[in-house]
Amino acid sequence: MSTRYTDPVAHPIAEHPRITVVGVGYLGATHAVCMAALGFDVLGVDVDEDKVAELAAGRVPFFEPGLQEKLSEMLAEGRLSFTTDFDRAADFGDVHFVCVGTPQSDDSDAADLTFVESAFEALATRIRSKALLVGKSTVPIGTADRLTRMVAARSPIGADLELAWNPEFLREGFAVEDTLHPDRLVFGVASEWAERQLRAVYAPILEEDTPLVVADLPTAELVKVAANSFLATKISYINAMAEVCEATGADVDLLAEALSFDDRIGGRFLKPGLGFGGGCLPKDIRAFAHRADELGVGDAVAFLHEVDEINTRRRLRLVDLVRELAGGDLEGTRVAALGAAFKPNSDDVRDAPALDVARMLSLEGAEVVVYDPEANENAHRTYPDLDYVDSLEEAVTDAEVVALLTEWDEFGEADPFALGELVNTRRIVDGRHALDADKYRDAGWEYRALGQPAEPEVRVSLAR
Ligand SMILES: NC(=O)c1ccc[n+]([C@@H]2O[C@H](COP(=O)([O-])OP(=O)(O)OC[C@H]3O[C@@H](n4cnc5c(N)ncnc54)[C@H](O)[C@@H]3O)[C@@H](O)[C@H]2O)c1
Ligand SMILES: O=c1ccn([C@@H]2O[C@H](COP(=O)(O)OP(=O)(O)O[C@H]3O[C@H](CO)[C@@H](O)[C@H](O)[C@H]3O)[C@@H](O)[C@H]2O)c(=O)[nH]1
Repeated sequence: MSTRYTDPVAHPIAEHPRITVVGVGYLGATHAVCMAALGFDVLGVDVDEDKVAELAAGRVPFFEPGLQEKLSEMLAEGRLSFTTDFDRAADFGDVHFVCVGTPQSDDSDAADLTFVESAFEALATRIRSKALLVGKSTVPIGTADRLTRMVAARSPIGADLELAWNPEFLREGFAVEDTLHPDRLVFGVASEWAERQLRAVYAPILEEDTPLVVADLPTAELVKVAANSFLATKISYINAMAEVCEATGADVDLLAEALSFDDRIGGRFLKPGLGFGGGCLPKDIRAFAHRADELGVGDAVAFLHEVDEINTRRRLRLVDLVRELAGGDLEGTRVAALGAAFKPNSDDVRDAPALDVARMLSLEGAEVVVYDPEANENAHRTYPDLDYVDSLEEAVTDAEVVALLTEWDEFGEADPFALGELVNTRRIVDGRHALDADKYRDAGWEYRALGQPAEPEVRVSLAR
């Protein structure tokens, strides 16, 4: 416990707090279920009636491995329920986690804080006894301080309603595991009471010797956007090297492998390909750069614009490769687009590179047939004009070019000979460097990948 707090009297904390989770989307639903799994009584709150009804009926409204089973278990044990009623939430919780969305604004790179503001306000005006509001959404630096002032002004109990920020680092596809066994916890707090209350919530996780960083509110906010910026930068770094490889005949996969053996660099997040997407990295680096501009330190993170540009160029380059394989013109070319989700083991298509490429191919006149094992429905909602099919085999039948855009295991495990029997022409662009190039070439395919020479004279096998 730090000695830097100025609060003179520490109030008692709730040793076994009742928890509300406001906003039960990808982050909040996972957080609510996992808090119940840690043994707490949890109430999930959302403004979306359909989502609340689905969750209350035991159905996770999105694809996240392991979450469905845990939701059913927690509902059966009676520790978890869902509501749209904020009055009930205000009465229920000792600790209220706010997990609502912070999407990119419609008209700028800034984060849209409308949902965060309205969630904090709904709680602040209703809560009538000492409680802790904990922001988990990813927000621009300074948001928590601003909300602290708003909460104190709107709350009937004034400063007794405290605010903390506890950024979340979970990855979709591993959300349950990452929540129950995070690689670190960060508490942004303004009082000893808030720190002790958060320690009580996370006691079962802290018992596992999980590293904890206790910080002020702006640092906690900054940790989150700095982490995502670093990850995005690492991906764009290797993809920038892929561009250099393309100009020189070098092979980016071998390059990445060689770099990875240096512990200071490491191999994680160094996978070249179609680049990053999703509901976090793209919007977070843009919002961070925007906020840095507002703070007068835009130059310090100006490189994030380049990170974004490199990322966008990968999508355009992939379209170029498909066009090259199609003989220079995509008009009327049947293309099998394998994958729509922003990454495997997710049905999330927010800013998905795969779907963006499918859209661009279609705009050039290609007949695009999309297959994703989990994301077809969300993709169809986003781009209803593309054709969606229910199997890999259907997607590749009669294809003139196959484009692998999301590296689902199913695609990596497919037999190139069997696929070769179905297509019109054996041409494939591996947008995620997920296939065994030699196997495809041996099966008579013309194989291309971003950052790899078209016809390597010597292919050195990986990981000797
Ligand atoms: N998805 C992730 O993997 C992840 C990981 C870490 C952090 N984050 C951050 O968490 C936040 C949420 O992300 P998400 O992916 O879960 O978004 P999401 O869109 O899946 O979920 C947001 C939910 O908030 C609800 N909501 C909006 N306004 C509300 C209000 N006033 N009261 C109650 N509910 C309200 C929406 O109906 C929706 O269900 C974002 O800031 C994101 O950057 C997300
Ligand atoms: O070497 C790599 C690694 C990832 N990606 C792509 O990068 C994107 C993001 O991947 P990942 O970070 O695994 O997914 P998210 O679930 O969006 O998680 C990120 O965003 C979350 C929301 O802020 C954070 O909590 C996580 O820590 C952070 O990893 C995806 O499109 C991946 O295909 C690559 O192209 N190359």
